[in-house]
Amino acid sequence: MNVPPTSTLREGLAVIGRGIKGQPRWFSLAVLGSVVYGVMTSLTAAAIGYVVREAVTPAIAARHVTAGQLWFIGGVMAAVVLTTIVGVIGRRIAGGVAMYNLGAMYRRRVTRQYLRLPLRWHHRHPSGQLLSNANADVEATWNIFAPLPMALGVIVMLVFGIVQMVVVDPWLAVVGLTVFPMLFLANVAFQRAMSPRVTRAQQLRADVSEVAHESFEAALIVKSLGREDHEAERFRAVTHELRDANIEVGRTRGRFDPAIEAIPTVGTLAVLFVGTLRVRSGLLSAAEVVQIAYLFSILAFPVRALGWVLAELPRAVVGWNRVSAVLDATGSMAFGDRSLPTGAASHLQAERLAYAYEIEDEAGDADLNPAVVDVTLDVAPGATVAVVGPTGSGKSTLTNLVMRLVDPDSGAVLVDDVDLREVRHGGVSEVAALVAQQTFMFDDSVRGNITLGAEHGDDAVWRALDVAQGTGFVEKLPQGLDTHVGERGASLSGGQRQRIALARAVIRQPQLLILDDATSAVDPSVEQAILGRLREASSGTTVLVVAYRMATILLADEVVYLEGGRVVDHGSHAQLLGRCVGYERLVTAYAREAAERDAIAADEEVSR
Ligand SMILES: Nc1ncnc2c1ncn2[C@@H]1O[C@H](COP(=O)(O)OP(=O)(O)OP(=O)(O)O)[C@@H](O)[C@H]1O
Repeated sequence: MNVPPTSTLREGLAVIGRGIKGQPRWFSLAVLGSVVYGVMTSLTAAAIGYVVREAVTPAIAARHVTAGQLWFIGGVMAAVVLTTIVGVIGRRIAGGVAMYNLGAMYRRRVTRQYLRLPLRWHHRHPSGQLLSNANADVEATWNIFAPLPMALGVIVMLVFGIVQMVVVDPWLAVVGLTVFPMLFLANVAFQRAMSPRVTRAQQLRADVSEVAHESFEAALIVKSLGREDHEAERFRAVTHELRDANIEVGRTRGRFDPAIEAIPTVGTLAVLFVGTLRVRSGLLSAAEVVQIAYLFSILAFPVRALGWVLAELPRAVVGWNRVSAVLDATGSMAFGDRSLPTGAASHLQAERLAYAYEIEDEAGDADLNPAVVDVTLDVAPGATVAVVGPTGSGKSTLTNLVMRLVDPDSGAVLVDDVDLREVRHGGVSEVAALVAQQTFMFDDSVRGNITLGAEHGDDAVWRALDVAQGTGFVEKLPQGLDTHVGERGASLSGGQRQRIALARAVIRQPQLLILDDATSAVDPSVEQAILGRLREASSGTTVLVVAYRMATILLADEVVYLEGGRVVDHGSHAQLLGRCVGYERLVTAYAREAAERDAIAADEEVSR
């Protein structure tokens, strides 16, 4: 029964096969329940025929019902109905467990894969799309397991039904053999009509999720720039498209449903017509006709399950293709088995590092954007080196390379003479910590955000906060360390979030600390205090700091000046000032900005 295009059917069956392999026990139990249901439903017709023959017809003939006859009718029917109920419950529970287990299993796999895939892959995949992969697409893939056990049970019912008809009367069997293929053909037409519509609705569901995620993420920009109407319109357009697609799916279903459900009813009429003629000729009993007519009427509903499975196939295939694109994504990082030395500040070296981002050019073709070009660095153990450069000069990319969040296209990063690519999984973060430009807070307590689930006593947390100049504000929070910071730290200021992020790194006592503009939201005097404390507390720490302020730069032992991804010069601040024009211009601008800020602050102080 090739309903959707052959490839969809083949791919759909492969998805089903994968699901069965994932949940063999629960699925078998669901099918068993369904077979019990199928057999018992077909036997209901036989049972009705039996009680009509054995009890109802004699009672009508005698114009009297005995208690024994009533018990007999009730007993036979109760036994059949109870076994059918057990089958239905078994099918529903086991089928549901199989379906939800598959959903949970693949959600976990997708999320684990997200965490495993390198930053390079994430750069190319928007988070709205990832959300819909882990949610709507996984659901779409495994929803087919809801009607599947029932559909398999229906096949058993149909075979049983036809056997019963053949046994009872060949002419009634002819009616059955005409009506059942008609049912299949009607389902074929139904699926043909449904396939493209369901596929489109599924794709639109993912689109809605992507647009919604983007809108929510950009809430601040949208509000502050007064773009609410534009954003609402963008969302309206895509949700209306989804609505129309779903209505179209419903309309198609609505057109076919009455026709498909009418076929068994027409079959019942045909059975009654043929059956009456046969009874009149004395070739058939009334009980046999009732039995077959009833068989038709009870088949009407379950036969639809076959249609539902076929209707779900295209959606399952679309969902699976999107999920497997994530699961099969390559490019994961290879790890070695070496550990980095511990116990002393790290020696950081970068040798001729190069890294380019993959981007799409205007024509949509793949292109490369070189962000770091031929960068060589040598940071002595315990030293503080400031990386300075204009915007887009590759500073953040360099920090990502040094943390091994991405691997260089060429060159190497060495920590204590060990190439980071040879370090075992998780080995780099045991020694090094990065505080990134954008701080992320979990919806957890202050303590949870600092320890991130690792075992640290409160003393250690307070010490880390002390270095990060965060003790004062945390003490004033209503529940101190236990205060919940809200989603993304919404209840904290930018500077407070940065201090918690710093404490999160400091508590790990890193031997290599990388700060990427990690103090931009705290005022300069606090920043200076933080860096001073880091220096004091960090004789055992090598610090690489992306610096945007004079105060930060002045605290460094050495400055590396980047432009266009290349190291233009390096040396002390004083040396660079004298010989590097780009550097001089940049730090002069920083100094001017700082002076203006100070003047404004002084003005405000006077006017208060
Ligand atoms: N995910 C990305 N995909 C493509 N190009 C990127 C990506 N991230 C950064 N780039 C590009 O790489 C170059 C270096 O970016 P990077 O963020 O490292 O600079 P930066 O010096 O840290 O800048 P800033 O001071 O503004 O933070 C820039 O040209 C930038 O456009």
